[in-house]
Amino acid sequence: MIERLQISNLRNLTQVDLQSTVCNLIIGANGSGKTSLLEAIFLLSRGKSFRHHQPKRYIQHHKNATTVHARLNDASTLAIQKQADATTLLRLNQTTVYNQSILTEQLPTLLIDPSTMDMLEQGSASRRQLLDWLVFHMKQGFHPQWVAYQRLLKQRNSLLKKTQHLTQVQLAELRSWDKGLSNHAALIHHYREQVFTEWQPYFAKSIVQLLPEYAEQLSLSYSAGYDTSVALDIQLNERLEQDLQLGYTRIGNHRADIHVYWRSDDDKSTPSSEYADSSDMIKPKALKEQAANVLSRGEKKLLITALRLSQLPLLLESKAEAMSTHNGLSPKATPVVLLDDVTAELDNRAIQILLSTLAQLPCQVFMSSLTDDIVPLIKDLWPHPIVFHMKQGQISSFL
Ligand SMILES: Nc1ncnc2c1ncn2[C@@H]1O[C@H](COP(=O)(O)OP(=O)(O)OP(=O)(O)O)[C@@H](O)[C@H]1O
Repeated sequence: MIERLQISNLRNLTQVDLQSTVCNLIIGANGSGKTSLLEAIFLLSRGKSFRHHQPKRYIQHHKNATTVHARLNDASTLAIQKQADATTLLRLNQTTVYNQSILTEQLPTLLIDPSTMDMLEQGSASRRQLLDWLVFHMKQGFHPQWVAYQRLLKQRNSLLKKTQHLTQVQLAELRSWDKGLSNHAALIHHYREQVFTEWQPYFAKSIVQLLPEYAEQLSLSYSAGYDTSVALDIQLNERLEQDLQLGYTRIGNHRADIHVYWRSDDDKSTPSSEYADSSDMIKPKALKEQAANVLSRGEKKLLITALRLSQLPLLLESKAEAMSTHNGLSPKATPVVLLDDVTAELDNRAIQILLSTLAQLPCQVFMSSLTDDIVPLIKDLWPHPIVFHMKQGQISSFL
């Protein structure tokens, strides 16, 4: 858990130094800097912003770098400095580290912000990231496989982009990359599928809490991005002509996805096994509708919140298990939930459900709000919350 947070030169936050607790509410007007504070925590954990890829967009105007520093409750310290040319400096306990994943493991952050509200309708990347966040934290072997897969995929795509007619040498090279891709793909899929299977009942439970009236209708499915019954390199070979025409690789783990399906009353008689095939790329027969096409915006926010929050108890249980078996996970790291504009799109009942669900989870929360309407509720749900007021990048706290 973050006990002290220091931020310098991130957007309008010139210097912020705050003591935080389990539940932290940041109240402020539009443009006061609330989201920037959440962005700083996310940057420290993930090495990137959730708003812009280019550091010069979030580094304060006329400054060369932004720095975020946190002290956790176990006295460990984490720091990141991003420079305008995208150079990144990372430190763990005052020692330079060269891999962002080291900080990510120490400080798992989970973001729920208005921009993620469209994740059900948009391309698959953000939904895949949602699953991969969990896989990363639960399966130690996943990240190296994913990095190696991405590297090979990049090489393959740049060759496909360069030419539509491969020489013998290029073809041989491509085949050896495909072999490598295939090996990594099998493991990545294996980890994802295992974690997905474990996640499903937690999601169902979360839906019962957050959208009880739809508990019967909503279900989650995972598609691997390719036909997992055949080795990926064989399929890549079969599709090589098409990939050469397109200039990129169309199938593989980078096309994996998760979907939330809506089952109408007519489909209720369908046994669950018919739609729970996690490796099937084809939309299950009984589940004709994407949930996003049916739900209102407020309901979608609750659904996305359910997707994210349902990951926390599973992660914490897997860490508790890791502690007993010492399999290398960071059992001390408390997940941090970042909730931007918490009340947006939600009525009072939904806010009550969301916050009471959150209060039951063993995580640290930073949430932002335009008004102080939710302060009484927050004080009811958490023992000692801190309410911060943000004004033009200056923060003050009220216990
Ligand atoms: N690179 C930058 N340097 C300095 N200020 C910036 C930079 N980028 C954005 N800003 C300003 O920082 C301020 C903080 O924005 P932020 O999005 O954090 O506000 P907010 O409190 O979350 O607002 P809202 O409630 O409208 O979402 C804005 O006024 C914005 O114009």
